[in-house]
Amino acid sequence: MSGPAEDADSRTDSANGDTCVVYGIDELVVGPSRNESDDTPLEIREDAALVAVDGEVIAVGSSEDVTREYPPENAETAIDADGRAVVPGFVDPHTHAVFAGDRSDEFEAKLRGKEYQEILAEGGGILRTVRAVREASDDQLVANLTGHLETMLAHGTTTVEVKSGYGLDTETELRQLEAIDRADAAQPVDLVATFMGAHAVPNDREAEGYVDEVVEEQLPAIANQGIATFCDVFCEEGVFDVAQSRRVLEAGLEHGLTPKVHAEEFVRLGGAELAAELGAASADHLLHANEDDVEALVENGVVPVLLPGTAFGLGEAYADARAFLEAGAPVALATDFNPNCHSRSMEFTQTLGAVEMGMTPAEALLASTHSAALALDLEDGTGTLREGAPADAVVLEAPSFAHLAYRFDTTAVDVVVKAGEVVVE
Ligand SMILES: N=CN[C@@H](CCC(=O)O)C(=O)O
Ligand SMILES: [Zn+2]
Repeated sequence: MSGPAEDADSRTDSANGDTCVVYGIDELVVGPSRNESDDTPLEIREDAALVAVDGEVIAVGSSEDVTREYPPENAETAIDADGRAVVPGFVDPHTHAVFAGDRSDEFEAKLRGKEYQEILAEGGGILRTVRAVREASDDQLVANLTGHLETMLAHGTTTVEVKSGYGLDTETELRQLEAIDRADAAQPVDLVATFMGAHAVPNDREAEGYVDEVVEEQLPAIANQGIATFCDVFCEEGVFDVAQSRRVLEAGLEHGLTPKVHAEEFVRLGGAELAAELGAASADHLLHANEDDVEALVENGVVPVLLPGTAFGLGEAYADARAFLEAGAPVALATDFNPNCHSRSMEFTQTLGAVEMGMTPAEALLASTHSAALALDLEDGTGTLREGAPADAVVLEAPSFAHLAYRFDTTAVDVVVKAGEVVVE
């Protein structure tokens, strides 16, 4: 058993703060494998238990040792996993979850053959959601986001990145970020905010002039507000070219915002190379990335965030996850939840990663936990269940993590623990 366990006496009583003990775990996924020679990317303990105090994992070990030292009956929270698997809470590192309105009719148009970019060029798509968000009240935005987070949590997601980008003016971008901040405080899922004023060019504007506004007006206001951690841009043909994307991201850096890039989604334009050049936290989508992009991202430590739900919903070819994995990249998966990709489930995302992108269930789980945390620069152990990590855990209603990718009906999640407290059961 590892952790601060020097004597054989029961420690639960003497521990400071609330104690949570999860025991009787047949298969505990602790985090990424620490041995390169392992034939699995995950470190797994069998017949295990874990203890958290004040929301932080303090011990992981055999169920017998842990329960002797930390008797479940003395703990504020005790969960008998009863032979089931326990995995780290999922991290969803790419969503556009704060929005209003309904675009289900666009889904039908796309099924009839209409292109995503055609809809955007006609003032629909992102621009339609922008109109709905500008009209929505602050409370409505918070309520919509909070509702989506409840669904995500029920599917095991305990940390979520949320982008602005449906405001496209200073006031509404600030309002979206404020809604993210309020929703963060109102419910258990931890949120990471990204400013994405460069998500689309507003109807009545030219890209160049709009980039001036993002750089000169929006970014200073967003930095002053202090909610966003990252600055993202849609680097895409017909949206923002590489030079415009560079201007936005460099200005973001000057304001202390770390870059992220929507790169190579519909065409290969150079967003991945830009992400590599600027040392972005992640480059996302990457459906059209080539070998040079893979190499550039790996060499510069940029996390590739792959979004199979988007390819699934649009009927597009998937990103080449295997090329990234074979190059040694810490591939992350995300839902990309937005009105064009209505999935809030990191479980279904793992299924798509396995079935459509050739990832093993273990690779898909790592991509949904520790690697996803890397895409958000979270270095406090988020996405693992090692000592010192946040005690964010999911008890499955199955004996193995393999059921996450394997099942695609409802959910394999039984109990969700966030910061050492049961939040879904
Ligand atoms: N591709 C750009 N942005 C989003 C879609 C947003 C929308 O269509 O509302 C994405 O990442 O998939
Ligand atoms: Zn996106």
